[in-house]
Amino acid sequence: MSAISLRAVSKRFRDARTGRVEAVFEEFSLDVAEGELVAVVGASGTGKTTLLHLVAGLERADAGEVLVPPGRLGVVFQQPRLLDWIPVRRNVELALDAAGLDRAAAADVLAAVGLAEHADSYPSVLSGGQRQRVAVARAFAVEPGVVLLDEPFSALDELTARRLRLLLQELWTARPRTGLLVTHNPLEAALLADRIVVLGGRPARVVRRYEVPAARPRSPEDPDLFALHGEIVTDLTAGA
Ligand SMILES: Nc1ncnc2c1ncn2[C@@H]1O[C@H](COP(=O)(O)OP(=O)(O)OP(=O)(O)O)[C@@H](O)[C@H]1O
Repeated sequence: MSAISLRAVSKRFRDARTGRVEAVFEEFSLDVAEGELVAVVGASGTGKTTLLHLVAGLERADAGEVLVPPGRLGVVFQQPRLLDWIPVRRNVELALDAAGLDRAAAADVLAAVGLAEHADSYPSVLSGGQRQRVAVARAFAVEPGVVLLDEPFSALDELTARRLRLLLQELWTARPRTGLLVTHNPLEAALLADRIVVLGGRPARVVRRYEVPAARPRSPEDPDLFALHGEIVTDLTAGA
């Protein structure tokens, strides 16, 4: 059964420069099964973020249906989007408050992302990687049915991004979710996803689909993942 389903979705925007209306999606369909993490890869401007916004309810489709299971949504953006004037723990507690959950869960989830010692720090004293860990903790704290990740690690240096990808893999194993990951990074997609869809063209369509058969936990050094990465890069450079 699909947990997330886009059925014949169309989304059009008016180009501010030319004034023309352009369809980013036209009768576009995509399904994510319950408990599955699907990565969406594609060149800049293909519509990856728009797709995530449609699922998050931040954008409305002009036609078609976007079905998302009822329940809480956890979202991780490229930037951590923390409130700098309140401690880390409070940032997570605010999400718990909004979800009507016990604040006590903040300590557990901060420990799970390796930030137990920083719970009383203010976000501004943390490194970029630590700040993004808080963002991940906040998304998982509310026990979301669906997690949406929009380029979650692309603002970080490669070593930090790599650590956070492995952390996300651990979290996902301990707390499995249904998820959609938008990324420019084919290796990130191969490491984390069950399935990868490559978007291309305008209106965007799925130009390739991959299953990622590798067992978990996966390693970024796994040659099979590297080979998959190579195939996706070929799709992208072929003008996908
Ligand atoms: N609110 C908006 N108004 C007008 N055009 C928009 C709006 N949002 C997105 N677009 C257009 O839709 C297209 C897809 O944008 P989107 O941000 O979804 O692509 P993307 O694949 O996420 O790109 P990137 O990888 O660069 O973030 C772009 O041409 C963009 O200009």
